[in-house]
Amino acid sequence: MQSSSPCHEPIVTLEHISFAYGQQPVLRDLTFSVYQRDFVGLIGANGSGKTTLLKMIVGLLKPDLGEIRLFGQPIRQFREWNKIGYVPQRNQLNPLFPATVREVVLSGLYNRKKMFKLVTKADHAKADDALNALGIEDLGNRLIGKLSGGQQQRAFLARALINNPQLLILDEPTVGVDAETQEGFFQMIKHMHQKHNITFLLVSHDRDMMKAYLGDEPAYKHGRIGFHVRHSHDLEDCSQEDLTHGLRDYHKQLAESSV
Ligand SMILES: Nc1ncnc2c1ncn2[C@@H]1O[C@H](COP(=O)(O)OP(=O)(O)OP(=O)(O)O)[C@@H](O)[C@H]1O
Repeated sequence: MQSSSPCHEPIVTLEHISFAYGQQPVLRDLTFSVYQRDFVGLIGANGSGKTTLLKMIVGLLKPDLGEIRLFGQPIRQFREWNKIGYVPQRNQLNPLFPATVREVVLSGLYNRKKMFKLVTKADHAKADDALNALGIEDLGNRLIGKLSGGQQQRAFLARALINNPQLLILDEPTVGVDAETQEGFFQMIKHMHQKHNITFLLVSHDRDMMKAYLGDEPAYKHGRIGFHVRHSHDLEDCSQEDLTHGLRDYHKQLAESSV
């Protein structure tokens, strides 16, 4: 099924992963790989361990047993975190949270070592690109806590996109947003998958939307988690595109078609 062409390099490799919170086992001997240009959707009951798995992949939790490799490197040696965009599960954001959308998006540039640095003109240009890509350029100076759920989601996705990542990891990105916004959001990530070679790892409770794109049958099952997988075969070549610029064009087309 998965060939060894350069478009199909393993991006996330999980080998015999086990994890427990104290005495409570969550994952036991999980082995799975996400390949370049896969769209992997995790579907599973509440508490089945989906968020825990994503947190291990982004290094926030450590497996008790097993090995994780990112872009072919053991996670403990991996330093190229700008290749990965992560949008965690959304908690209720305090409406008084004192950051503007632009500041939130710019914070995506601060990597794990450099927590604070001066924001350059080039950084602002990248933030502009990310805001444009998500169609929220007009929200840059608004306080994030005062926006609707759907607008906040776009802002967090823009933050994840600012480094032009190759892998996007999204944990229930459409929770709390209305059906129409949810549909638009899903269309947008499908576009990123098909046209921009982005690899996705997504947790969503929207089974209908997930299965419509990824199929009913999981490619793999672990406990109560189903791994539904679709590979993007639309593009023949493996060239990388500049994601935020491509998406800006996508939003332009959308705007033009709705006039
Ligand atoms: N920090 C924690 N400490 C102890 N137990 C935890 C912690 N986080 C999660 N758990 C437990 O681990 C199990 C897996 O939780 P996890 O959040 O990974 O599930 P999930 O599949 O993402 O669930 P949901 O669909 O509800 O988001 C649950 O039983 C949960 O209660």
